[in-house]
Amino acid sequence: MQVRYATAPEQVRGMDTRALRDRFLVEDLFGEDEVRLVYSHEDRIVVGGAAGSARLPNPEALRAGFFLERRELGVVHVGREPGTVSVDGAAYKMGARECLYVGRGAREVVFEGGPYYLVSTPAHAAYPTAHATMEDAEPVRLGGREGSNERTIYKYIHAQGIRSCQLVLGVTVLEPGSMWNTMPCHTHERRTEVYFYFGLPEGERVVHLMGRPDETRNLIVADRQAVISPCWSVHCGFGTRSYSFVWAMGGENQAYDDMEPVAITEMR
Ligand SMILES: O=C[C@H](O)[C@@H](O)CC(=O)C(=O)O
Ligand SMILES: [Zn+2]
Repeated sequence: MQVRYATAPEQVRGMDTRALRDRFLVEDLFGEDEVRLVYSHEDRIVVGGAAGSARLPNPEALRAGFFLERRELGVVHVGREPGTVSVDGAAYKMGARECLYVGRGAREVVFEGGPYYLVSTPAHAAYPTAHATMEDAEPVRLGGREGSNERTIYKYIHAQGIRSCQLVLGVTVLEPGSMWNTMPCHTHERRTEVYFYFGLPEGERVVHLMGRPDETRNLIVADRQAVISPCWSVHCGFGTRSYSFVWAMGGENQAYDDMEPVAITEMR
């Protein structure tokens, strides 16, 4: 498991492209029959990728008896063919873009198929493991053609959906011909957020904007890559084709609407 320390906004000023990418972009999450993990000290969020037949490991850096001893986990199927995720022997069939929440205390998580994107946050209590389809997520349509941002937000793990300690997670799917996500954008001082882009055709890219609203930087992101957004950073972007992304947050509260909106006219 790779470990990344947290970043103060002033540090971004002096970073070149390589430094920005090393700090905020997560590039190689998927191997064959393995789970890869990146631990961020931003709200201690762990992101990962599982592909093929693999089991959730217990990295030494967690100093835990098992991975979910003090943590909870969100899993999203980011491939096409159905697969299975088993939690302590109970098998959950996972279709494309479906979600599984695994509560604190589960000892064995086994992945078959996928690929699956993983997000984990520290947990103080055990909430029940739960599976959700896209219909279960009560889709919300946002944006419009005139803004090239027609999209549907599927909220999976949140205060009114699958319950958790601090993890809030969903999937946003852009309509063909729509390019912009999260515009107008925002920050949320009480939470870190990670975007994981998927469903972007080969050879296409997402231009992801990050940084303080009046001091932005960009990251050129490929399919199946993630961007870590500290609480002070905007997180939005546009693709050269339409795409989907998993958004996941951890931190002080679970209030999805607790955000500071940023008008494009204020951005620099
Ligand atoms: O804090 C919330 C997150 O940034 C996302 O839910 C935004 C998003 O999916 C979108 O506007 O498309
Ligand atoms: Zn956000």
